[in-house]
Amino acid sequence: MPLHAKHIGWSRGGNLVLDGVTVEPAPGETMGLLGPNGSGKSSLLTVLAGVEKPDSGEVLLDDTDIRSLRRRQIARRVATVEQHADTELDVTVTDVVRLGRIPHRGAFGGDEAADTVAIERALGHTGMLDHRHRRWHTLSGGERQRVQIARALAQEPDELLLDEPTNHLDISHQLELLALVSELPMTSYIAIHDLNLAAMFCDRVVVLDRGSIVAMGTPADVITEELVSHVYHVRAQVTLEDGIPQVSYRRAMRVAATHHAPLPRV
Ligand SMILES: Nc1ncnc2c1ncn2[C@@H]1O[C@H](COP(=O)(O)OP(=O)(O)OP(=O)(O)O)[C@@H](O)[C@H]1O
Repeated sequence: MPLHAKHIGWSRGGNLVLDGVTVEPAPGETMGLLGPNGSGKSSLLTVLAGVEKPDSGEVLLDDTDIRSLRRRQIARRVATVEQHADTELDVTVTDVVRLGRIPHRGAFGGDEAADTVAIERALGHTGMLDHRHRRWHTLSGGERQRVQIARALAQEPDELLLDEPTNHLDISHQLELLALVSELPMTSYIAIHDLNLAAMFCDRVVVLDRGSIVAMGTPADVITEELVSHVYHVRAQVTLEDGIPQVSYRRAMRVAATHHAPLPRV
């Protein structure tokens, strides 16, 4: 069973940030995390990564509560790409991607040949091979994002946690990256704002609203005009193209937040 969350409750600053959240992807599934700003997507990813401990419920990896696993055991299986990864150090692209190999090092060092293969493959997957000697601080925002994804792939995880991985990328690289993630054999959780991209590349999506799951299922089942109106308070037209929902937003037609009662949680 892949990394999954059961009945997670988590409070911060007196607010219930995650309220009874259960997410159970199938092996290899690409699971989109949707929802407005502040709905709990990043919080769920940090709890899934074992960085934050839930107040209630549990995160399970191979049916083991990750609280009982050591950091290195988790890092060999789970790779995370955060929204704003940065470094002040004067390092090259390859140096950053090599960080992904740290969990695989034993007390007597690592396997140099395996490290090189994993690093090259990750740079190739993200189109960064030609940039491998470039210094981190000379890269554009989108190039940095691709390097962070290469670092996560070099970790050779079974589970990938991505927090808005496409927010700095041009449309061509957004499509390329999401196609790559959806085709990789690992189970992926992707927090993403773009409903059309989520519809194209996620096997299933979870919609969070104020810390609770209000919808979960295939994009075609979940991404509907009613959902966009209820959760985002925006009018949109949703059509199905080859079974994939396509959302067109209506300009200046914001639905009053009071117009609808909140969706019940699922
Ligand atoms: N450490 C914290 N202390 C206080 N509040 C927190 C903390 N971490 C998260 N929150 C609050 O929890 C809520 C969920 O935040 P989170 O970052 O998970 O949302 P999100 O869905 O990822 O939002 P966005 O789309 O803006 O990235 C927000 O209201 C946020 O202010």
